[in-house]
Amino acid sequence: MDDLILATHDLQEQFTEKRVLNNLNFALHRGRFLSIVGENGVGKTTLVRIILGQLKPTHGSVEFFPSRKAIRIGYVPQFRNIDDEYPLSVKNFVALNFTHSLMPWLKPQERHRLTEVLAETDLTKLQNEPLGRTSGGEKQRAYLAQALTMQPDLLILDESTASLDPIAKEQLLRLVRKLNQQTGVTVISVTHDIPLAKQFSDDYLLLQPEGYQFGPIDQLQVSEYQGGEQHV
Ligand SMILES: Nc1ncnc2c1ncn2[C@@H]1O[C@H](COP(=O)(O)OP(=O)(O)OP(=O)(O)O)[C@@H](O)[C@H]1O
Repeated sequence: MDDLILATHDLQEQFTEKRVLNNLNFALHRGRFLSIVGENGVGKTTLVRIILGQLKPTHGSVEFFPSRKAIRIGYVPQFRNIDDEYPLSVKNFVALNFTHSLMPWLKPQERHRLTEVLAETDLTKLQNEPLGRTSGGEKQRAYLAQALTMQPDLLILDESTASLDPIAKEQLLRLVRKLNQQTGVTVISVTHDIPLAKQFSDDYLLLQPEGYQFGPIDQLQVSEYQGGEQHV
């Protein structure tokens, strides 16, 4: 299909003690918002690492369209607590993703992009605040802004809302959904939060110990989800 961004072919990962992703086959269309769900240890982060090219599958492959080289991937990690005394301002932290990462040396187009992403992530007013003094939700928006600097075609969030309070969780996903709809960036979000996944995604991939389900999000039955640790 013309508008696919990636497809997996019989993907499998064999660790010493465990095999995950039993012959996983799914295809993701450009512009879609996919939530990957499933209980702890079922292989969600493993799949993300394979897509990012950090881990080689023991069997099968991931195909990118038109090619891996042509696709920019932005990655938003799981919430990490940043020390209160972390010295960089929000703006300087976001700018770390540019080649010339320190403010005085940013190229004009990088400065322009920085202003744009700060606005897109609602951080304009906070840009000169020390990142260490901002709230959890604001820090996570700064990670999102960093991932957006190079205008990714694919944005991957790996439990990016874990450890945020319910309001900040919803704000972050609402923002990502808005960017997804406005810019057409394809989104893969790993989450344990089924209600939020249902609220904001188009598709789901439910990984299970013995298999998987893939389809439109309205077909995800909450009863089929075997729990998984609920992060608050
Ligand atoms: N490098 C590795 N070597 C050996 N085992 C690994 C390695 N990476 C992951 N595993 C194991 O593979 C399984 C899947 O791990 P993964 O992190 O992908 O799960 P997950 O679905 O993301 O879990 P969670 O929801 O807890 O984050 C786990 O049992 C994990 O311990």
